[in-house]
Amino acid sequence: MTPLPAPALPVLVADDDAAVRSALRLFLKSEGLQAELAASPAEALALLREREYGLLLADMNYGRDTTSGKEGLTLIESVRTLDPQLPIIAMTAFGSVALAVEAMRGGAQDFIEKPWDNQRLATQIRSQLALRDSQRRAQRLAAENALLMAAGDRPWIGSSPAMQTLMGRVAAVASADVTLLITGENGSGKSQLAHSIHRQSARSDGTFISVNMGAIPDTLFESEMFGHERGAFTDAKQTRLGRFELADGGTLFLDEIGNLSLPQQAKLLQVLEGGQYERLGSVRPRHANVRLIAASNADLTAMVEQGLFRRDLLYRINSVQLHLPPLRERGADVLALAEHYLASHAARYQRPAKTLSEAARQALLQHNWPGNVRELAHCMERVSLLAAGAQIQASDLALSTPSTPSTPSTPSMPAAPAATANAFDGSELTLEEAEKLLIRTALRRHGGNALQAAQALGLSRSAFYRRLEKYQL
Ligand SMILES: Nc1ncnc2c1ncn2[C@@H]1O[C@H](COP(=O)(O)OP(=O)(O)OP(=O)(O)O)[C@@H](O)[C@H]1O
Repeated sequence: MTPLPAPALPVLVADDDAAVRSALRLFLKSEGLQAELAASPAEALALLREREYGLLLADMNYGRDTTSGKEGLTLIESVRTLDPQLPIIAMTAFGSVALAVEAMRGGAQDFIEKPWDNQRLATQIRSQLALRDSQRRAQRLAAENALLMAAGDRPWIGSSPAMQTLMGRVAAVASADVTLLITGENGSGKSQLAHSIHRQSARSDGTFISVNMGAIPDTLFESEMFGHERGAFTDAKQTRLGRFELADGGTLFLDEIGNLSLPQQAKLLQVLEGGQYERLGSVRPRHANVRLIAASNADLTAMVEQGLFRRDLLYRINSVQLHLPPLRERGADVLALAEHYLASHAARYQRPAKTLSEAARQALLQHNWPGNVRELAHCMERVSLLAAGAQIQASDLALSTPSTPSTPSTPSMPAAPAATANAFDGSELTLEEAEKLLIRTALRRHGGNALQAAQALGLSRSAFYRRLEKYQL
């Protein structure tokens, strides 16, 4: 027999006959199930309003002279409005098949005739409970998926003239299968733009695979990008799909492409030129069916002049270049973004949304945001959690640190570390909130460099990335 799904919710028994109720309670107990008893439809409905049940076992006739089953049918109808998915087993008098059919039409999942056969009833209850359990699991999954989709569908905020010009270009090229190079400072939204271009493209049903090119050591480059066959090298215990293969039919986003070493650049160029690649340990060529979007915060043309980036690779990847303006050039977008973050933090932490004082708005407009939208997001999260009043003052923002735009050669230290450190004093952060704050501060201090931030916190790279993922940073 299939075991009962655990933990099983109690079964509600509705019957006007006290002897039937206690017999069913005993029987259910012997089956490992808890029962609650109702002597009338009204009592049953009152109990159902109070808590969740696993199943309803409902008699069809209440009151001595009634055999029509009307009361039972009305009960089923009311239960269906109250809890559309609660399994119901109707109990009918022996031989009243027509009523059983009506009960099933009204929304009961099954029926049993009185006097019932224990074995048969046990089987019916088990299968209904198991079905309900799998439905609940499917619903939970669907809800989680919807959340994930929503997370992937982050709003894109920006109506300043600079952003409108960019979005005009994006609209023109998003659906063409052309290779794109997105340039812009750290945190200006390159990844998010790449993602939304993918969603607007003909490949939106395919996968969007993002690879940080600065994070792959030379020795693992080919295996990461092109995959390997089992046994291709000592540690290759399993066949592994590379990023090109994972992105097949979709978009491959190569973030921080300026961080590729020269040997890695040569290997990438070879694939882009030939349109095919091989898994390590295999001679079978595979067609690279991906749309490539690359991003860089470095001046690749200058890198070409310095001999750090291959000119032919640059030509390959920048068929169309999209430049994201730094946040300080986006005028009032800063305020729209700030308000968006205040509202979403308030919703996430179930606190009332804070507002910005006029002086705070001016401070936001005047700051030069070297860490761009990411810095603004962190700043808004910090003040949502820590600012004392319902209105955020300019001093709460702690934007006094002189700041310089972030470029690879001049890593930035945007936020005020002193203010962040003080923020712990007297504030009641949960462990998770404190951990997030530490990670964000470390990232900010190291100009968004994850490896340095991980080292500063004494975390291994993978432990650090796990936390970034957990907190969706
Ligand atoms: N226009 C925008 N509207 C809303 N949110 C944005 C916008 N631009 C960026 N963001 C948010 O700011 C954060 C940083 O953006 P993103 O990671 O895309 O920047 P990036 O330029 O790729 O950064 P890096 O150079 O460090 O890789 C993300 O949380 C992103 O959702």
